[in-house]
Amino acid sequence: MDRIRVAINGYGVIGKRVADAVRLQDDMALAGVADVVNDYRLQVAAQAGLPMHAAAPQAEGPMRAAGIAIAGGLAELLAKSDVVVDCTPKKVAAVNKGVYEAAGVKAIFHGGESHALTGHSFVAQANYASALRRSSTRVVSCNTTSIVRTLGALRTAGLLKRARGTLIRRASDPWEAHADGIVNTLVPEKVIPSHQGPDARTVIPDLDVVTIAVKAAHNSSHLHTWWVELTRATTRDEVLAAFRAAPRIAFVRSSDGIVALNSTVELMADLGRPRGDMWEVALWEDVLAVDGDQAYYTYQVFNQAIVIPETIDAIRALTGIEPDAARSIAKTDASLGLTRDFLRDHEIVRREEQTP
Ligand SMILES: NC(=O)c1ccc[n+]([C@@H]2O[C@H](COP(=O)([O-])OP(=O)(O)OC[C@H]3O[C@@H](n4cnc5c(N)ncnc54)[C@H](O)[C@@H]3O)[C@@H](O)[C@H]2O)c1
Repeated sequence: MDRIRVAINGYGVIGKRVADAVRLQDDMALAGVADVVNDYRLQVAAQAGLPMHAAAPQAEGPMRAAGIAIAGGLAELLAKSDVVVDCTPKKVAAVNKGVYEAAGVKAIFHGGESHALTGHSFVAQANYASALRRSSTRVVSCNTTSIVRTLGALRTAGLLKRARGTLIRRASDPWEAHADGIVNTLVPEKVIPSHQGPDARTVIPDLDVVTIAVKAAHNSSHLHTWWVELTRATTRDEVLAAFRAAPRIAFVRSSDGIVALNSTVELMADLGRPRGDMWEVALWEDVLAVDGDQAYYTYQVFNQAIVIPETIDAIRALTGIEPDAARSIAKTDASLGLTRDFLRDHEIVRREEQTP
């Protein structure tokens, strides 16, 4: 089988992680990465031997001057690629769409772009099949991905009626905290609902969901608190089972000392995760409460990593190399090392083995 040749345009928070993940797949090859700057991030990538490209002609000279060996421009990169993952900042990607189309290369965009850009928004467990062999899709943002994963799990179990959530968002990513952080305050979003709830409906159209978002003065990740009306009265165990049955949701417990956002950041480092990444939604098992037909729960979204497995699956869907969503998800998760319980995954596996 020929490997899918993948280009990454924009080597920032998301681009560098997609590049790492592509290199772990046995059905993909990294054709190269492109960017327009020459700072330490690009210099490290060049030192690691990644094929580097100047995404704009004027970027090539300064990149070379910074010691970055250049394999060509964006056109050369696209010419040797089957699919490009655009990881450039908001609004830049939309301009690139015509360039990718002209080169005849399939394209994946990210959550900074609007649904209208591609007409298709992607979360693997919800709508992989509808992305098969399309020319482009948009992997939705970190928060929207978490909403689709969790509410999608309750919906699949026939339990979801309506959901209301509050999102406490990180102010900036760590690498640019010097330039784009807030200190000692909270900034409520000016519009209710915040865009994440409506955005989740670009993937699951009939979700009854409202979100309110607040930007807080930290940079590690996002915290969501949810109040969900269920279709009927049920038990805590049934709600937990619905989450456990869905991929890419992992349980954490305050009884294990995981009591705050910084706890999982430390845990990921202790587990030896690359870049300390958490690709799963971390849902507090012992905080979840169910009262009749009402469920209440809290989870953490590690924004820098959650969309990476989705992006790998989107590459398989667009190229059609794997027509089955579950098989692609399983392959991606095994290659990255996702779990459904950071401390007790072995217990879950044993329980599943015993279930007839
Ligand atoms: N940061 C997150 O937590 C996060 C999470 C989910 C989705 N996203 C989305 O992913 C996309 C990328 O975000 P990011 O956080 O990785 O951004 P980033 O700022 O970390 O990285 C963007 C990179 O693109 C480069 N770039 C700028 N203009 C370019 C051009 N014309 N051509 C090629 N490269 C160019 C920049 O130099 C930078 O290295 C956005 O759509 C964003 O909304 C971000």
